[in-house]
Amino acid sequence: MSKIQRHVHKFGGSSLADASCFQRVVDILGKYSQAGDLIVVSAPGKTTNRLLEVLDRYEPLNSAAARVLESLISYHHELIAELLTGQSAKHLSEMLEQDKLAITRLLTQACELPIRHEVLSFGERWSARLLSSLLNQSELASDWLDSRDFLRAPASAQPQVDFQASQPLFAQQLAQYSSTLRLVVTGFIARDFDGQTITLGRNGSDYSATEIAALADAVHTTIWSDVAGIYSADPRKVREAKLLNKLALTEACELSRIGASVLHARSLEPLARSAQQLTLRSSYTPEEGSTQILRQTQGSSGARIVSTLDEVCLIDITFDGLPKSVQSLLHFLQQQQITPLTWQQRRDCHMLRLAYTCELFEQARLIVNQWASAHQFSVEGARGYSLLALVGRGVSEHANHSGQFYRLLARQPVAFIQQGPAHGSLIAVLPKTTLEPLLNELHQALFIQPRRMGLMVFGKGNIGQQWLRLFAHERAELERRYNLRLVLAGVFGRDGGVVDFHGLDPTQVLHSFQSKPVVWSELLERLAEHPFDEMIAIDMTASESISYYYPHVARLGLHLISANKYAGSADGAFYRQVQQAFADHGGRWLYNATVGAGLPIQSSINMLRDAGDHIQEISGIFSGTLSWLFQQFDGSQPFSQLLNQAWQQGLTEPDPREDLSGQDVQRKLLILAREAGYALEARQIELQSLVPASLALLSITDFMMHLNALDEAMNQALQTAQQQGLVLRYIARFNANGQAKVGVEMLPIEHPFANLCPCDNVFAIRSEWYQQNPLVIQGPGAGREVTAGAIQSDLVTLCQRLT
Ligand SMILES: NC(=O)C1=CN([C@@H]2O[C@H](COP(=O)(O)OP(=O)(O)OC[C@H]3O[C@@H](n4cnc5c(N)ncnc54)[C@H](O)[C@@H]3O)[C@@H](O)[C@H]2O)C=CC1
Ligand SMILES: N[C@@H](CC=O)C(=O)O
Repeated sequence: MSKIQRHVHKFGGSSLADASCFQRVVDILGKYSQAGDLIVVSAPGKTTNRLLEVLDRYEPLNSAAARVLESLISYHHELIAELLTGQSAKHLSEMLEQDKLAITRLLTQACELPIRHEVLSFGERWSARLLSSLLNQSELASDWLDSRDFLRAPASAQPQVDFQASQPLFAQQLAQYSSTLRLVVTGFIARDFDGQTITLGRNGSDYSATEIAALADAVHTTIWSDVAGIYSADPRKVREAKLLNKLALTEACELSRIGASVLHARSLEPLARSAQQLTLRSSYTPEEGSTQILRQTQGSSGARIVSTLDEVCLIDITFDGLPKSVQSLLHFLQQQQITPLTWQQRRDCHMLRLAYTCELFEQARLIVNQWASAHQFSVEGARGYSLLALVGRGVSEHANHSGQFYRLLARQPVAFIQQGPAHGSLIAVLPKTTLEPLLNELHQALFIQPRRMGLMVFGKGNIGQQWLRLFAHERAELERRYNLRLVLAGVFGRDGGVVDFHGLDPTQVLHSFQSKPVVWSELLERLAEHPFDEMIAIDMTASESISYYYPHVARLGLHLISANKYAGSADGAFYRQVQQAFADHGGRWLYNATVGAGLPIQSSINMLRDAGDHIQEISGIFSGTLSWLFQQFDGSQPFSQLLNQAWQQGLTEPDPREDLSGQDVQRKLLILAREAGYALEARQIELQSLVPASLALLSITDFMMHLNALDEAMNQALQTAQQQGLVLRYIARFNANGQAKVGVEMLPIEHPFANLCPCDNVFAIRSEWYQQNPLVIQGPGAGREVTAGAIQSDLVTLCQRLT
């Protein structure tokens, strides 16, 4: 039996702040989750703060706490009323009233720590209960689980989950639920070994999500919040800050270690000891991009992020000259979980300087003082410093990036500059100053440099060759427009190909082709180690077997552009697997060229849907080859001769029987129906083939030699149509009731589908907004130029999105 590929989704309070947020979360789960996934939730909105307020204000005979509690309970009643209907609304409201009574009872002991945690735990329970009911109401079967039933941790300010103790409990709990459910789990809360409720401390919800993912052996965790991910600098301070699609785990750890608030070090810790991938994404703008935290390193080394802290404090310790003491102090601080942001040992004056956030300063000073007085060293602490850091794999060894950093700081009164561990950061501590101008200057110098994009091309036939010509012509303009370097890193045909990460010349590559057979495992291994900021594969083959590698390509973090229609029209399960794999790994899959070549058909459907329209019917002529053939076929030339000409012009598929059998049109109809939001399968499309049985199994060469076997049936069909004053056209139709067919129809000559230029495609889209008068898109739908143009247009889209 295959193991469930479980995903964990975590939603924080800001993603669950009101009814529309909850609804948005359900929409996200409808789109991005599957049965069996775990959904970890925080308390809605500011619920935890309000519960703390209730606890802090509680005094017997004082009504302030009661008023805060009353307004909090009303807010939750309103959420229930706005979101749920019928029995489930009634049931949840009743439970909420019972909880109110329970909290009121608990408040009489509000000063006891376990009771405080018990009261706080209601927020997450309300959230899980409500989201689970809402999912059920939206036909996404669900239940909810209280994480206190399995998470065990010793009580402390920042409790660390005991994996060994929690795992069997978790397995027992999970076994009670069907894998067809989406299970909503409370974040942030656990029990200690006496069975008392505890909370997991600062950033405890994100931490519980990655910890639960480790317990569930999940393949992926997505933390949904109100930001799209990690940026090259704080976007509130640097307007040009760019969202990083990928970040190595080591880089993320270093970033959080030096105090960046975007991701806490605790949440990353379970990643290092489990198989899960982590993605950060915005629940408000999920399509805007995401940051994927990669366990393995990828791309070139150097700076990725410029980070600042406005308020930093220093503790200076003067030693008696023994470096051994420094190591023993640092070790001691690590044991006390009070490791400094950075430190510098000044051998000239026997001084050690430790930098801390102001939050930790007093605690650190106390601990350092205790240690120092035992050794009779003197300690001084001072506030009034700031921190500027560069984070990125190998950044302190990167001549250009570290050079820029030191050059910028040469003009500043710096307290000290220090390298972070494993060359992963460069950190400067400065007397407190306004950091924004420095931050912007450094960001500009480092990141406004061109990004390097590698391109790996599959297919060097009609479309591939034409695209290489177009790419050679357009490359400089594209590089200039988006501040990029586009490197053609490989070209493959059926017989093999070449890879060169230094770059191939698109005008020469096909002449100097030293082809070597493709060994896919080797190629994928090589691609995993590419040196580019982003890598894009372009599939211009008609190979079904290549399409099977798409999920793997996605897992490598590559982006993909396809003219190949196989994956888009594969069975629904595989199609969704490919979509999911790209979504999970922060990649983009564009396949504009698969239908209508360069016509803006998919983008129009997507624009309508994004704006709130519903597509109800799509019909038209979707094959350039069949359009050309039936427009020309008037009896003056045999059908077979015309087919031969279409093949010579590069209109047909590599095997023209793909066109004549209607399968190519069937694939396009399937791709469009899915794009329009319908889960259609090929077997649901009625298909009329024009290929006689006698030609079906021949090799392409033999088929092309026996084309005249097509003529008799085609002549007869033409005569029948002409006798009724009608013309023949090969039409595709699909509607919202799931009726779908492709085949020859006899149409009056005045019909809009009857009078096209040869080779034109026409797409008529009926929707809620385009009812009486459909939206019509018409123009050349096959051929080398327009199809290569469609690939180039997808490449431009990717360049726009990735820079
Ligand atoms: N011709 C047209 O107007 C349009 C074509 N398309 C699609 O574009 C793709 C390419 O079409 P054409 O260039 O006309 O075909 P083609 O037959 O001229 O070229 C296909 C290329 O793919 C290569 N190839 C096949 N299997 C391979 C494999 N396993 N590994 C690596 N390379 C492999 C072949 O060696 C050849 O270089 C097809 O999927 C087609 O459906 C899409 C829209 C319009
Ligand atoms: N053979 C196809 C090519 C484009 O997809 C057609 O004729 O439309």
